Amino acid sequence: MSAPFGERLDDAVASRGALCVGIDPHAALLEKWGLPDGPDGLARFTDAVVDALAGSVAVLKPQLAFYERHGSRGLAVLEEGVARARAAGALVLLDAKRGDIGSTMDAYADYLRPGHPLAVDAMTVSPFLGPGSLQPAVDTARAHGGGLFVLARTSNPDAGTLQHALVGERSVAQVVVDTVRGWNTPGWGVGDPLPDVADRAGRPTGSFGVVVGATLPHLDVDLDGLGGPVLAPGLGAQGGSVADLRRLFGSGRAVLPTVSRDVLSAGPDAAGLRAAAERWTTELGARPWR
Ligand SMILES: O=c1ccn([C@@H]2O[C@H](COP(=O)(O)O)[C@@H](O)[C@H]2O)c(=O)[nH]1
Repeated sequence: MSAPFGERLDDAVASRGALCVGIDPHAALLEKWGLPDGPDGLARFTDAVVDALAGSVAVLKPQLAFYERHGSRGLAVLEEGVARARAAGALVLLDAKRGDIGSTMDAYADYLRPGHPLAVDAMTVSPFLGPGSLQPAVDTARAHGGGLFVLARTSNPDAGTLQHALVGERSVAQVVVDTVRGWNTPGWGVGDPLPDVADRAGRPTGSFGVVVGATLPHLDVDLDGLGGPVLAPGLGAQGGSVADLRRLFGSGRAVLPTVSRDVLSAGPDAAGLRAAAERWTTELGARPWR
């Protein structure tokens, strides 16, 4: 079994910096790169991003939707790109946003099994069916050293409509964060009292993280004691900046900023892609990982 995802993420960030670059081959980007909007264009786009960045960026995050829209040939492109990215040393976080009843969730979690044709290091999941429905994915992640990022406070403008709704005294987003905090605590089960925040001191980053947008006007969930990483999308094209990360998350939290279009629009030239990613890494570099 691989080392736990959280530990592998700590190592990747220590050697490469805390940046995740999203691979989002939008039709408009393919056109901008002079590529056809089909599997061949998709393959050339993916190859270019992987070749330019997989040797230097800590995490690559392919967006599954942009591969699924090309059918089985699109998925074949993704499988090859993911394998090459991992071989070059990048961790791969599949942005799949899956969530279903437990028995089906178990099948989605197969992306975290090493023998899967699209085996990845971590994936995004949606808690809409209840955090407990994600338990099979937690079990698979634990068994194979994989990671999960659960949608908690997403970066889209109307996300609060559901995520601020109250469940008892806590918001839906807070229930998600607290559940993930429990997953990062060995032996904790849904319904058990929350672990003591102080219990985290000195431990490596946990393998279970949350998604919290860099676009929020203010941080309206309590991330103390989460124990795992925070994936922060919304930078660049959605308006978020490094200053927003500082404002929202301060320092001392394992925040993994993720950028897609702002880096990808610097392609197809490899030097352009690298320079765009390096600009973000440098700007983010001043922020301690934990
Ligand atoms: O709250 C969320 C969760 C996921 N995303 C995904 O991240 C990228 C963002 O792309 P940009 O081009 O950097 O805006 C995209 O794949 C989203 O599906 C998010 O934006 N917000």
